[in-house]
Amino acid sequence: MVEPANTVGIPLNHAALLKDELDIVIPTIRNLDFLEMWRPFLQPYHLIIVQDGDPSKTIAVPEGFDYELYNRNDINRILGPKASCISFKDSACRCFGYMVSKKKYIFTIDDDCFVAKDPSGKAVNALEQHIKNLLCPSSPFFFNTLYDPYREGADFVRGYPFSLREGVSTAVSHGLWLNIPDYDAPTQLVKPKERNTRYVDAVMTIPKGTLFPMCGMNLAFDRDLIGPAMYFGLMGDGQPIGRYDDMWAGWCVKVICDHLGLGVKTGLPYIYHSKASNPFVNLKKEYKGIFWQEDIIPFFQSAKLSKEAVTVQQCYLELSKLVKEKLSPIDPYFDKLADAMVTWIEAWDELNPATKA
Ligand SMILES: O=c1ccn([C@@H]2O[C@H](COP(=O)(O)OP(=O)(O)O[C@H]3O[C@@H](CO)[C@H](O)[C@H]3O)[C@@H](O)[C@H]2O)c(=O)[nH]1
Ligand SMILES: [Mn+2]
Repeated sequence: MVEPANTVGIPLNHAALLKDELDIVIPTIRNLDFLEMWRPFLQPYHLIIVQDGDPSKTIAVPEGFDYELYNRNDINRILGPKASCISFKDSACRCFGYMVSKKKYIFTIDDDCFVAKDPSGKAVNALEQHIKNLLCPSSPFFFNTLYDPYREGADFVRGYPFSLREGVSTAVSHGLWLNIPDYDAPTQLVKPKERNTRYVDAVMTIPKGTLFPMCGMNLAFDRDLIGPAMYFGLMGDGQPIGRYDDMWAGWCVKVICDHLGLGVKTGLPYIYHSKASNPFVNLKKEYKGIFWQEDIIPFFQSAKLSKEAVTVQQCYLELSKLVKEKLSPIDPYFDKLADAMVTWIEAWDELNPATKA
């Protein structure tokens, strides 16, 4: 049986790493009591809360946290017609927080994710581990069998080319989950009682040319390196699909990271995921995605970006053209999604002029 950590009595982390260079983005339709458990690790940081659903509902934020909160009215006011690219009634709305942030790093976490315990029983400061992952190089061009070579007590193994040991900048740190794993609805239905109790003490770079299913529950990234590609695709209200927002972003991000020579890591840190969302509701949301992805994955595996695409925005706009050309025949949704990808970049550049290509 795996349990969340007890963080009562852990002193506030006054020496919080990257305190003024990192925002924490939380999508929510609930209250934010979960922050009480994270207080020692997260209170020093600025929060960007993206309130989904009914904007007239008041979201209570625990005392002592420094935050900005955006509801749907705010999103519409700030983006005007471009707000159409931000999902409504889906956790995908969180990407609005990435866009309005002015910081170099983002950590995004769901409001049903708590502090996990490592095998020694120690509370896991997930944000600290994400920061370590992001500040350390990645090794996407050759797999190190002893996992993260830059970690204390590890290194590159024999046969690892010295020419590749400098590594590349890390754009994404993808954390994992104890207790409720991020399973799709069919798996949830078949294994309703399965809990993840396995704490694997490893961080790995996902090799170049390999895609992965990115989960938005416990995720951090370098906004300067890859922010414009972190569009959590059109989901939720009015859309034929849900729960593929983070997946879509992950596939776009990985293709662009591979093209630009950036690294994506997965593994530590773990969080404790407490709530299983309803598998029947999830099945309805995921249904089309489950068979569309059999075409979507080969599309991303074969997607080629031009050598003229040297910024994330340029890569992303090339990808949106490919989506329109190659995926729209599957369903008109992809035509709409390709357009939304362009709107996202326009909105991003409007709010972040300095990063314009
Ligand atoms: O309409 C909504 C529903 C939820 N939220 C907020 O989003 C996160 C996740 O919600 P929840 O924990 O209920 O759902 P999960 O199935 O566990 O979410 C994970 O699965 C994927 C869904 O796409 C994704 O990787 C994870 O988010 C919570 O903070 C809710 O408050 C919302 O904003 N709008
Ligand atoms: Mn959840």
